Amino acid sequence: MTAQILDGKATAAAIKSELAARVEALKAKGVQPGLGTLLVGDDPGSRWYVNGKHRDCAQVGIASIQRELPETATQEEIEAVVRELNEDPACTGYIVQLPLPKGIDANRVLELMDPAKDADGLHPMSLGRLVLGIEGPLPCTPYGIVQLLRRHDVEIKGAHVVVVGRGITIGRPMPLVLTRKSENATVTQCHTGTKDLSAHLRQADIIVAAAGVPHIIKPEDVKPGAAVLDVGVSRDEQGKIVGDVHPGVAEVAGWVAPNPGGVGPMTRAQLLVNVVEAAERAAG
Ligand SMILES: Nc1nc2c(c(=O)[nH]1)N[C@@H](CN(C=O)c1ccc(C(=O)N[C@@H](CCC(=O)O)C(=O)O)cc1)CN2
Repeated sequence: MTAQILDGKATAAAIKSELAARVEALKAKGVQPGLGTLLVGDDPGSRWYVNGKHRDCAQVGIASIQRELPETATQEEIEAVVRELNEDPACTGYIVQLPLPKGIDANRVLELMDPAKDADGLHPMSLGRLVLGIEGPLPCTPYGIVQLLRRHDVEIKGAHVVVVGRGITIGRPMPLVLTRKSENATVTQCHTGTKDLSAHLRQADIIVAAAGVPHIIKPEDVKPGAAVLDVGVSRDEQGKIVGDVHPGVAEVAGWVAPNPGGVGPMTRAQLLVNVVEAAERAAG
């Protein structure tokens, strides 16, 4: 078997063209959505992601507000920019690019954000809303994954999903999204403390691999026909991305989200969805 591709680039392009029409409708009502980003430090990967977010904004007609601080920025300096973005009327939603430099309390920074401007769905209030089933912004990568599966007609309802990883942006919120009534999946969450990871993986209809461990998902771990989404980002000596999923998995799986070209572009598209939905809510 050679797996079909869950094409994140094409799906994100379709979502962006739908959003461009919604942004036009907002502008006709006098509402201009604006995405703010705060990048702290010089990590080239983070800079690439943030620049990509602003390129996306330009494509769909969302205004951009770009704020940057050096690697040496203090907690107080970062919090001062967060307060400014909270107050800036041109900024209808924003993100603080993660990870923040060592020594910075990222949770304190996230808590300081105005929850009404949380474009990432990672503010404690947004995550609490998700737990309670109240409408609000959804974490970008988990909901991007749901959209990618839906738009390729991969059945989520009743599926057994194994999530590998428990990080803040993917692993931790992923089960919260998948177990909502609208998705109705059954989820097993695995992490570094899991005994016999392979035994869990072999039960999965869908695997979300977000461990950040190169090629941790091997062909023999995958049930034939399963959907496997590679979200892990490690880099080789040349700086090339190495995902969590071994290339041989494509011979066993029914569906594969490649890395790059799978979930990454969907994360960016979902961020724009959150910005547009927040502006639509504000416009009534
Ligand atoms: N505040 C946040 N920080 C981080 C998040 C997040 O959702 N919010 N997620 C990741 C990084 N990220 C978005 O910020 C992100 C990661 C990957 C991509 C992407 O399009 N990747 C490309 C490949 C890029 C490359 O070659 O390096 C792909 O998969 O095709 C977009 C966004 C951590 N921080």
